Amino acid sequence: MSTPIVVAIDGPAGSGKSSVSKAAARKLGFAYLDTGAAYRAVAWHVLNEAVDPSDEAAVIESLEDFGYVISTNPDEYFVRVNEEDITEAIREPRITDVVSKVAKIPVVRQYLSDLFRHIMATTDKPGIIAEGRDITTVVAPDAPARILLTASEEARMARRSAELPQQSQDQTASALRARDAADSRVSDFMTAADGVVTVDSTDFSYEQTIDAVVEVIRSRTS
Ligand SMILES: Nc1ncnc2c1ncn2[C@@H]1O[C@H](COP(=O)(O)OP(=O)(O)O)[C@@H](O)[C@H]1O
Ligand SMILES: Nc1ccn([C@@H]2O[C@H](COP(=O)(O)OP(=O)(O)O)[C@@H](O)[C@H]2O)c(=O)n1
Repeated sequence: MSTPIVVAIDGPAGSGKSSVSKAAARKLGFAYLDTGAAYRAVAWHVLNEAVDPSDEAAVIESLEDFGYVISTNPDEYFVRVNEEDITEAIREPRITDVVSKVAKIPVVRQYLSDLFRHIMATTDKPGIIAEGRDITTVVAPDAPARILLTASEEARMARRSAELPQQSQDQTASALRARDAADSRVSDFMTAADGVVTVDSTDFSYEQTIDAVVEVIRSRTS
C-alpha cells in the first residue's frame, strides 16, 4: 500500500482544529487524529490512579499501564484507556485544568509523538489529518500540507463558551487564557513556521473554515 498523505494542523484552543479537521477528513475520505485527546487521556489516567499531575516521575511511571486507543474514523470517534471509554470524561473541566501540566513533561511528549507517528504511518486511509499544537513543527514537519488555524481570542472564547454552558463565560475565558499561556511555553502555535499556511477563521462561518482548509489541503497535495 502507498504511504498515506499527512496533513498537519495546529492552533490555539477554540480555533476550530478538532471540528474542522474532522469535517475536512470526512470530505476527503481521510482518517482524523486528535492528538490533544492523548494528552487529555494521560491527565485522566493520572487522576484515575490518584497520581499528582505535577509529580513528573510519577506521571512518567503511569505511562507503563497507559493502554491508549483512539479511533481515527471521523464518523465514529472514541477514546479509551485500559478498555474504559473516556471520550466524554476527557472534556471535563477537571481534566482541562491539569492537562498542560502533563503536556509539558518531555518524556510524555516524546512517548505520545512516537505513538502519533505510528498511527499516521499505519492508517488504512489514503491520508490522515492530525491536529494539535506541535504537529506542523515537531510531529510531522515534513507533511506536504501544514496549516495553522487561528481565530481572534474573542472568537475562540465565544465558541468555547457555547460548548460549555455549565461554566460562566468568565470562567471559560480565564481557563482558556491560562491554558494557552501554559501551552505556548512548550510549543509555538501562534505563529506559522516556514511553509505553514495560516487560515484565520475569525470572520468565517464554520462551513467557510472547512472549505478554506480543504482548499489548502487540495492545493498542497494534488
Ligand atoms: N468559523 C468557525 N471555524 C471553526 N469553528 C467554529 C467556527 N464557528 C464556530 N465554530 C465552532 O467553534 C468550536 C471550535 O471548537 P474545536 O473544534 O473543539 O476547536 P479546537 O479543537 O481548536 O479547540 C466548534 O464547536 C465549532 O463548531
Ligand atoms: N499536539 C498537542 C496537542 C495537545 N497538547 C496539549 O493537550 C491539551 C488539550 O488539547 P486539545 O487539542 O484537546 O485542546 P482544545 O484546543 O481542543 O481545547 C492542550 O491544552 C495541550 O496542553 C499538546 O501539548 N500538544
